[in-house]
Amino acid sequence: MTGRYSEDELIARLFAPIAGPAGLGLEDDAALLPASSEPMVATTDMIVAGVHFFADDPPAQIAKKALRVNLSDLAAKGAAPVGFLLSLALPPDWTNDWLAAFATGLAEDAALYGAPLIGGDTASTPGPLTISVTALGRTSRFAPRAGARPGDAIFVSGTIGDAALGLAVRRDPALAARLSPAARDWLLDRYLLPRPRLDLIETVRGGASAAMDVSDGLVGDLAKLCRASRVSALVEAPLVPLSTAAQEAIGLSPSLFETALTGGDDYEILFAADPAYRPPQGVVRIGAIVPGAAAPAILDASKTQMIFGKTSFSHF
Ligand SMILES: Nc1ncnc2c1ncn2[C@@H]1O[C@H](COP(=O)(O)OP(=O)(O)OP(=O)(O)O)[C@@H](O)[C@H]1O
Ligand SMILES: Cc1ncc(C[n+]2csc(CCOP(=O)(O)O)c2C)c(N)n1
Ligand SMILES: [Mg+2]
Repeated sequence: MTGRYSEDELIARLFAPIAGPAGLGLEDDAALLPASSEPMVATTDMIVAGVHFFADDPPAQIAKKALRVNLSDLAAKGAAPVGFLLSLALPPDWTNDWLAAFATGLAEDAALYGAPLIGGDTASTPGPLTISVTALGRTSRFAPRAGARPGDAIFVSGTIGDAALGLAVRRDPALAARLSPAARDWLLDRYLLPRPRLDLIETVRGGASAAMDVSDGLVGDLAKLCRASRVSALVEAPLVPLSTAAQEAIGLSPSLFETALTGGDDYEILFAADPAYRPPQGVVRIGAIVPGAAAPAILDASKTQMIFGKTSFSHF
C-alpha cells in the first residue's frame, strides 16, 4: 500500500513525541533508566484483535487498553509507573489516520498516568493487530500473590463483572435492547476502557498480605492467589460489589451473575489483609482466607456452594 508512513517515519512522527527522556528520542537501541533506591517492577501483557478487543474499536481506546491492562498489574503490586515499552504488530490494512489516532490515545494516557513511552518495536504481520506493552514501575513494598495467610480477610475494589457484561452486551443485541440506555452505556464503556487502580497503590503497599489484579475473572483469579499462597478461601457471593448497571443486567437474566463473577476484564484489585484492616471507601470485604489446598468456595445467599461452568477466561 502507498501513501503510508515508513517504519522510521511512523516512529519519528507518531511515537517519538510521546517518548520520555529515558527513551532517548526513540533513536537508540535501548532505553536508559536512571538508578533509584526503590526496586523496579516489570510486567508485560499483550492484547490481540478478536481476542482482547474488537478490530473496529476506536484506535485511541485500543491504545489505552493496551497500556491500562499493564498499569493495572503495576497497581496490584503497589508500584507507581516509571514508563513503558510498546511492541506493535500491524496487519496489512493499517492507515496513517488509524495510527495517528492510536498514538493520540496513547499520548493522553501516558500523560494521565505519568507513564512515558521509553521504547518498543514495530513489525508487519499477516495476522491480527497485536499490541504488547511492557510496563515498568517502582515500589517501596511489592505486594506478592503468595502472601495470604489463613485468617486474612479478602477485599476487592470497585465493582465486579461490568466489563464481562459489557462484552455480553456487545455480543447479544437482544440483551442490549432490554437494558436501560444508562446501564448499557456503562457496561460497554467498562469493557472498552479499563480503569487501572493506581489510586490504590498506598492501600496495597500498606494493607495487603497478598494482591493481584482481576483480569481473567474474580473466581479463577482468587484461585490463583490462593494457589500461590498455599491456602484456600471462602467467599460470600452476595458481598461481591456490583454496579447498578450489572444488577439491572442480572435482574433481566440471572445467569449473568456467573458471567460477572468469572468473566474477567475487571482490572480491579483483589487482596488479602489482616481482618482488623479497615479498607478505604470503594474497597469491600468479600470473604476470608482459610487453610487448605481446595479451590476457593463461593457461597450463595443461602450459603450453598456455587458451581461454575468455568471459573475464569483462559486462552487454551
Ligand atoms: N510466555 C511467558 N514467558 C514467561 N513468563 C510468562 C509467560 N506467560 C506468562 N508468564 C508469567 O506467568 C505469570 C502469570 O501470568 P498471567 O499472564 O497469567 O498473569 P497476569 O499477567 O497477572 O494476568 P493477565 O495476563 O490475565 O492480566 C506471570 O508471572 C507472568 O510473568
Ligand atoms: C473480543 C473479546 N473477546 C473476549 C474477551 C474476554 N477476554 C479476553 S482475554 C481476557 C482476560 C485477560 O487477558 P489475558 O489473560 O491475556 O491478559 C478476557 C476476559 C475480550 N476482552 N474481548
Ligand atoms: Mg499476563
